[in-house]
Amino acid sequence: MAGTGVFAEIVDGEIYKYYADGEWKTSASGKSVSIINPTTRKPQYKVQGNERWISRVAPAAICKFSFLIWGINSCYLHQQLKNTNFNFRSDVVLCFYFILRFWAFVTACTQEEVNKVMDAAKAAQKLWARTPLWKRAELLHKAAAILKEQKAPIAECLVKEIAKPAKDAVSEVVRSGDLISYTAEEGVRILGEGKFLVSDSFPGNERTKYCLSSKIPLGVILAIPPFNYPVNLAVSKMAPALIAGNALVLKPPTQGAVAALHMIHCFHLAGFPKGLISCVSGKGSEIGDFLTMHPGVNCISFTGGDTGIAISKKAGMIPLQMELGGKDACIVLEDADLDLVAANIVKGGYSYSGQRCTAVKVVLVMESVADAVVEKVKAKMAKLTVGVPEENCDITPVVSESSANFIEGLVVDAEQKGVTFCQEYRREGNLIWPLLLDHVRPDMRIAWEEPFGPVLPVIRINTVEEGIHHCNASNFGLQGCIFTSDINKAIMISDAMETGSVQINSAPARGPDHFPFQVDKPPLLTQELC
Ligand SMILES: NC(=O)C1=CN([C@@H]2O[C@H](COP(=O)(O)OP(=O)(O)OC[C@H]3O[C@@H](n4cnc5c(N)ncnc54)[C@H](OP(=O)(O)O)[C@@H]3O)[C@@H](O)[C@H]2O)C=CC1
Ligand SMILES: O=C(O)[C@H](O)COP(=O)(O)O
Repeated sequence: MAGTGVFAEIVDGEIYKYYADGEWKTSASGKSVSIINPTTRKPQYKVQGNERWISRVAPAAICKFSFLIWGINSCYLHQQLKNTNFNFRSDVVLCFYFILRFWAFVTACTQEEVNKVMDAAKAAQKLWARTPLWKRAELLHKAAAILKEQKAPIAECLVKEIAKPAKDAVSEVVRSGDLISYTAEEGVRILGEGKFLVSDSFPGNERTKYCLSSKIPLGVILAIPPFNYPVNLAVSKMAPALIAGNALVLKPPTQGAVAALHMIHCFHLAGFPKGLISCVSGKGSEIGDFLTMHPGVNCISFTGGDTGIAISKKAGMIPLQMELGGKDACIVLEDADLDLVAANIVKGGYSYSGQRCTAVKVVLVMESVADAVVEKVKAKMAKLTVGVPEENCDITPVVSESSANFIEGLVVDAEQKGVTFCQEYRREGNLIWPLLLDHVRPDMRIAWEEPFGPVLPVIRINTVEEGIHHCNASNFGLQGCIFTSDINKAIMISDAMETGSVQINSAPARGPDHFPFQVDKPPLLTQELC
């Protein structure tokens, strides 16, 4: 169970601690952040952080105070009923217990604590860079094994924090362990090699100079993953950074922070040196700038939405790795296998309720087969189960109320502009039933914006060029897919699509995780055909 057994030390009362200098610590500052369960829409966990105290603490204080009064009353009544004496001492103890618990959750991380984390990371990195490569790999393999062993409690957090269906939550953890091991193995090979250059290979030079080059670490890497893969997209930054001899500071997403803290504990248990890995929780909107502009950071690896654009503008002269949003287009030609198309649109568009950067986010289908595709997709959508993540439903609540409101805004805009609803729009709390919108036009927001939810637009096209044009006119350049039985056409169209990678006759996806996942728009485009 989360926060128990080997994980007991990462939690203090009801607040998850932060990780610094090889220890789990309670912050001195007096603030915390609540993690809201997307399904119940009630606080599920608390992590060290910096939420404005009045909004959370005041209601919680009222609650706890009422509970305290209720506790004292019940004891008193119980004593009365039993006709024994009122036990004043035990009630005072009870009273102090609740008061102490109340104060315990108003602690938080400070900028000073972040500074200490950065100093410790810098010092630890110097030693780590001199630790033999094979030893670094050994520790990563150990962390991977522990992570996989602990998949159940970590998956439980993913279910409660981000409403990931239980089975997918377990896969995320296992896949993360495999990725750590794979990275360790590859790291040993890649980092074990260097280059030897001779001067006479460049015009005008004699063979009088030699150059030896090898890869060296950058220093302290700040890793910021998004909510939808808080474990997997954290380790995909951590493992390469660590094997290459860097220190790592993780800022987990607020929703997903508890899962990430459990994951970090697996690295702690593996025995990584003190200070090398740290995890600073807190709301990005509040501690984000301090972290990303910190002079101790030598590189930022970020995955998320437009926040990445703001970070790029604020960060100093350091390398940035930015994986941002997507509007992954699915182009369907007349000669495609329409059953395969429908199966992939449903899998690609609706798994984890569309909350994947690689989800199919716009279908561009040739008019001549559009009716048939829409009918087949509708038939498959009718079989999707809608409900709670604990029951492994296909469609679960989206991560937050604001996310559900945003998705609804896109639906309302399309409705006002005359879109065709293939199903009735239905929402309960954060749960949105899967929806296909047909006859979407370019003036509708849903044609361009990323819902990150179970709503998929269909744009009917008359020429392939129209489809390619829509795909390339998007601000996003993540993935795309093309369905046709003509492989030559598929390759030509893939080549014309300005996306990081293109799948042929298959829904977009990042995995297998050792495949390239390049996300730049031109002129930095490197296209991978998968
Ligand atoms: N290209 C890719 O590989 C992927 C892209 N994504 C994209 O991510 C988005 C959804 O994820 P979501 O978590 O909502 O994305 P956000 O951009 O909202 O947040 C991403 C991370 O940034 C943090 N953050 C927020 N504000 C700041 C700040 N000022 N400085 C530093 N960090 C900050 C967040 O913390 P906090 O939670 O505390 O706000 C979170 O950890 C979608 O657009 C999706 O397409 C998702 C997965 C993969
Ligand atoms: O964060 C995301 O959405 C992922 O990078 C996509 O991964 P997936 O294709 O394996 O779901």
